[in-house]
Amino acid sequence: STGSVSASPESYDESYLIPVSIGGTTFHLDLDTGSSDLWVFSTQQPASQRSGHTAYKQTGTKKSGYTWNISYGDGSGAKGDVYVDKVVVGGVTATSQAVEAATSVSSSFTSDTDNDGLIGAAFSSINTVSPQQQLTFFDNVKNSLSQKLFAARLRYHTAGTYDYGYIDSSKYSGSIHYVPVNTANGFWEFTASGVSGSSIADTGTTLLYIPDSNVDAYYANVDSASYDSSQGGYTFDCDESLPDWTVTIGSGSITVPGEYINFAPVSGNTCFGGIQSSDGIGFNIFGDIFLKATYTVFDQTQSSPRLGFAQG
Ligand SMILES: O=C(NNC1=NCCC1)c1ccc(Br)cc1
Repeated sequence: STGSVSASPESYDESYLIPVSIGGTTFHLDLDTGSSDLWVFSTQQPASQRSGHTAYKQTGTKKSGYTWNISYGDGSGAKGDVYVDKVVVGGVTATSQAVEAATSVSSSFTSDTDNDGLIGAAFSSINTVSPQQQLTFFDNVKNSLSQKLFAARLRYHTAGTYDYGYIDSSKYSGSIHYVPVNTANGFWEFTASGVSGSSIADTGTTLLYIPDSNVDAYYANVDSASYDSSQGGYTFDCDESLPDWTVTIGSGSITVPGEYINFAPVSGNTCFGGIQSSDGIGFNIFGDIFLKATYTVFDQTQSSPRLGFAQG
């Protein structure tokens, strides 16, 4: 089988949401290659906590005694219990998918009423369900796909797609360049030339986080840029045009247009940069600011997983 689903950006491309059918009800979920739980708002939460969200009514079969509890890199989190239900994404069906129903979520999820939960697409080794880890949607369907892969084509300020089971050559230019993936930490982890340390491809992270030295070198070419500790990153005049950022990954190079690196206004005519420091995180994070310049293939067609990058 193959499938494709639209990925619609929230304001300022803060995250990208896809329609997912769970037990016949459509939820709008953040497809997150940086985590491995599929969780949804549920009627088990206080009504005040789920106001404005589509909530799961536990239509599936309860896995009694199973719980989950997840924390994300931005400090947000959620927890709850577990059901098994039919899940459909872009026409691709998992007949018995672990659906993690929330009993509590952190305030940033409650306040983002466009978002009804997350669908994790990292490796199942970091799924948080206890006492028995559960498989991601991709792990559940990959054997039924024409090719064991999915591909992200996120776009700047407009809807993109996630493709399942096939590569759409109309969505990129040039060729796809592949690099090996280290799965030991459960992430789509790879090495990028000229960017020290390990990097992860994370659709669930908004910005591009790279080492201080690379960040300082980038903003040295932005006259109005400075590090603003009160904002927690580099800011600049919203009217200043920004340089492109190019990185070599394997035998290919990807260029992020300067326009994409103007993330959003923070106050008046001051804007927050899409490139920020990864120092202290432990990994570089190639999030949506980077991914929206690419067609990225999350590939398990071979004995060892690999990532493919092409210019979008
Ligand atoms: O949590 C992570 N990615 N997903 C999401 N962030 C916010 C909501 C979803 C994440 C994963 C690995 C590293 Br290293 C840093 C962050």
